Amino acid sequence: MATGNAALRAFLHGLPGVDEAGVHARVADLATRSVKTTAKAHAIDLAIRMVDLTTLEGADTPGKVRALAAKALLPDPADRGVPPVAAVCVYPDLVPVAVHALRGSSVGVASVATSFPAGRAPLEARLLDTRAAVADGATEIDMVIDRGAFLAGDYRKVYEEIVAVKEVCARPDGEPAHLKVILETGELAGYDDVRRASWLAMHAGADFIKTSTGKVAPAATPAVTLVMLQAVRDFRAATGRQVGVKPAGGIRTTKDALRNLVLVNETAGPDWLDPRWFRIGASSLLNDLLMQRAKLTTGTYPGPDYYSAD
Ligand SMILES: O=C[C@H](O)COP(=O)(O)O
Repeated sequence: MATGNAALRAFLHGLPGVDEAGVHARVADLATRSVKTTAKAHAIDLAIRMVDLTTLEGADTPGKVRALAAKALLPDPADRGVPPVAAVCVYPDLVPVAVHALRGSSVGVASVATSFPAGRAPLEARLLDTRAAVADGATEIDMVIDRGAFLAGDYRKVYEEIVAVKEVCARPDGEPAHLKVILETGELAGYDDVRRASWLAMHAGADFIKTSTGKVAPAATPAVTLVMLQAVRDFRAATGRQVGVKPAGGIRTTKDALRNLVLVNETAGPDWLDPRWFRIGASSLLNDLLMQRAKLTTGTYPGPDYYSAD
């Protein structure tokens, strides 16, 4: 497709508008669906396998990342039937620690490169940030878009930045790091913008579109996730390419996680019910998933101090 600003604007503003009342009604309807017993046990394990176990604090230390990696690999040391999570997600300087701790495992290392969370740095600095994380072994890059440029209508700038970051995700000697593009939907101007930003990111090469940094509220609301799931469904129908979705920020309970799985199934469809296509970015969801899993297995909740802090 043409990538001049006028062409991008014409394309993005030509997308059908989001029916806001319809989205809210659909979300409310899907929230009433309950997932029972066997299906629930399966859904909890699937949700665990979809977690990007995240720590993104200024106070993060190598020790904290090592503990998180241990938890990612073996979420419940007393129950080896619990699957590992999808990835740990850390700041770029802690990528080497996570890579070392997770070497040889199925758990990926995601890093929020590109001057997370605001992205307010020159492109060259954002690319350096990304190159370093990729060189240190990150398997996934979670980049933020320049929301200022997007809101000012400079779609070409956003498009070209995503293309440039995707280029530096490549590795001459192996698999490229997967690129998740964070839209920071809480800073966009409504659902039409969420749809436009989703399409812009996908056309520019995003492997995943991600709702939020977790630093801005509102973050991963069910309505925003629904609009993004519609976008990936429609993008695949139009182009044949499947793109993943990652809600992140504020997802803390098993109920929230299972609600997301229902949204995926009923909106994008079962093809997305897989950690390759759907992730949940969360710093404190895993313990609740483990508690609910233990309750299903043993009939009782473990004590509040049973699990280590996420
Ligand atoms: O990408 C993940 C988010 O930063 C996690 O947000 P959370 O701390 O609200 O779970």
